[in-house]
Amino acid sequence: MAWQQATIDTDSAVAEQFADALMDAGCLSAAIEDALAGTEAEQPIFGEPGEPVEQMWKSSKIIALFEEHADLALMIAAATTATGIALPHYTLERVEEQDWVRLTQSQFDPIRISERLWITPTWHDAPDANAINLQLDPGLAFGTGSHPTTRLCLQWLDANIKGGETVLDYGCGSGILAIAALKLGAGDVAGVDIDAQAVRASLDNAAQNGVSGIFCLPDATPEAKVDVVLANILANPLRLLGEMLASHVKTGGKIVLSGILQEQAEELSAIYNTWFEMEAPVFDEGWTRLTGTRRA
Ligand SMILES: C[S@@+](CC[C@H](N)C(=O)[O-])C[C@H]1O[C@@H](n2cnc3c(N)ncnc32)[C@H](O)[C@@H]1O
Repeated sequence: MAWQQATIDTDSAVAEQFADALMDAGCLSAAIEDALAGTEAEQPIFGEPGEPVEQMWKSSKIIALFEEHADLALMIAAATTATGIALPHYTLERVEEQDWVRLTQSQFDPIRISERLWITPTWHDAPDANAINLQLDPGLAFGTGSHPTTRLCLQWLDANIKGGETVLDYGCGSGILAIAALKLGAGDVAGVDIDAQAVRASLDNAAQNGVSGIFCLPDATPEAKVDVVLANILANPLRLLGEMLASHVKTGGKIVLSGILQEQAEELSAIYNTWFEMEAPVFDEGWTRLTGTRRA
């Protein structure tokens, strides 16, 4: 089996309307992408809850998939008639049937976090059998280790968990940070997420890695104060959660925050300075890690 794939140049302002019209005309899928993706001019768009954000790329393309023998020119023409948009420039290619599972898996290689810590998908052999290997597959919950915000937290854990620390991972996603803390030798560890699917994924991933912690929804967050609170969420929730997160950290304990854009670092650091002696921010690909020590 094979398909026809059209890459259609569009004006960003009408891309969604045109993609919808293509679907109405009978194409199998239509995805809008940044026309400049993979170039220096690629334009990342970060959605932040509660913050106005430009949701459009400067230039867009539509990747549309059609059945092998579909009359694609007719369908594109139908979409132009339905929308009143002039016939756009497009290129065509044939997409052959593939082993999609294998293809997807091939895009996820083991990730080296540090000298001794690796994140490895379950279908890969660990590159270094003597390292601390966290086995994790991409799933519905955020956190595979490939994103800079996660990596910044993992690097902090690797450098700072000495053994026995109590840890709260607030916004645990896949559970990657909590599980890494456990594998690095932390004592009691809890992970909390507002998404029940993330809580389930964390429990499964912990079992896969032979470690156990508490994973729960926010209303079941353990009350005990801990040595380390990690929160890789986003700037807006972090603004709102400061007092609650601070209440879970022992005097002299640490807060580790991520999910903050570089330009938001100063403001977030000032907020958390209310409860913590804040350190200089650490940046990775436009994202920030903030850490601080809880005052009495
Ligand atoms: C960026 S992911 C981080 C996942 C993982 N900790 C990591 O570092 O890769 C953020 C997670 O925080 C959760 N989250 C967002 N707002 C939250 C809130 N107010 N309380 C608890 N969890 C929240 C989301 O559901 C998501 O799983």
